Amino acid sequence: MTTALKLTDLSKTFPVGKRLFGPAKGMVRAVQPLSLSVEEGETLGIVGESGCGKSTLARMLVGLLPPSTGTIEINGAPLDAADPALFGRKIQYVFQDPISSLNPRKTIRQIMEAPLKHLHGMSAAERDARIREIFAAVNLREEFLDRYPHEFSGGQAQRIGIARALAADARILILDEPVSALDVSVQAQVLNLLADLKQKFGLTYLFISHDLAVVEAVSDRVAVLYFGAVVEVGPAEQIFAQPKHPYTKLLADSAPVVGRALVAPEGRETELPDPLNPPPGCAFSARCPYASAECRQAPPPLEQQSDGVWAACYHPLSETA
Ligand SMILES: Nc1ncnc2c1ncn2[C@@H]1O[C@H](COP(=O)(O)OP(=O)(O)OP(=O)(O)O)[C@@H](O)[C@H]1O
Repeated sequence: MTTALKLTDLSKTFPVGKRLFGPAKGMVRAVQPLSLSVEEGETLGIVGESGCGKSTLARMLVGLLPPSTGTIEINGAPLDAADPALFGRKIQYVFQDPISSLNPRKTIRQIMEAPLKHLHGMSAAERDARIREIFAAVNLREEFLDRYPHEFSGGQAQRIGIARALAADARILILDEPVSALDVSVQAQVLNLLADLKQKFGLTYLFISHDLAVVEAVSDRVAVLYFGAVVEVGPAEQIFAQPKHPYTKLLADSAPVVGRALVAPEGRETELPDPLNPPPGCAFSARCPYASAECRQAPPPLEQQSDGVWAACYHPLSETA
């Protein structure tokens, strides 16, 4: 197997409360140094509740946010964080809210043409052929190309968002909550389309979502994020059926149906630790029924628990827990 995407010690820290000429009040570590690999053709799901660092991670991966530390490698070659245009050729982003992510003043054809012009230097005829090919692949009618984003339903707009990401010929897609804004009936259509496109174009997906059931259904492997760190990673079928980390178990127990949010529904306090004053030990220790003194002293390292399953826990769950 070839590694498509390799992240090594990738982290992001934001200064907060910074005044124009003064020092910052503190630093928020949105993503702790994180290392993950995604194999070619694989779908790696990333789950975690609101505030765990999913969006920050996604934005770093597509060059929208420079990492504070660490490296991003694509097929063994490091991406230069100082050259965001390079990212677009290798990794593309599919946004959660399809309609507002499309420029309302441009036709779909203009939206689709932009990445082709910048990335490939194609002739007008070549661009037209490429746009038609991609549009057919996402099952949209050619006449839609001359319409504007507001004329589309959420599901159609998300197909356009996916088509735009594919136009640049990138082989890695970061799908950031790609179906969360859609009706449940439309979600399945978009998920099926993503599965077809993956086969057809040989794509690799990083599928970010707070919706555990969706992630479980589409992913080969899943990484569970908590407070900016990977607490467990492993094959999708094992991660939720036999979780090793008590946080993964909490997620698995609280999200049995498609479309249902994780532990903290919209608007409710997440019970995550204060990012300006993080605990010295395991970030989950205050919520964990198994926490011991050791857990409150130093964060547990990510260690292999069983074949392919890694968890950061001093008291990993046994299969009977
Ligand atoms: N620009 C920023 N400045 C300061 N703190 C930030 C910034 N962006 C994110 N954060 C903080 O970093 C942490 C992770 O945020 P992030 O948006 O990545 O989480 P998330 O899992 O994507 O959440 P959601 O699902 O609600 O978008 C949070 O504590 C957030 O408040």
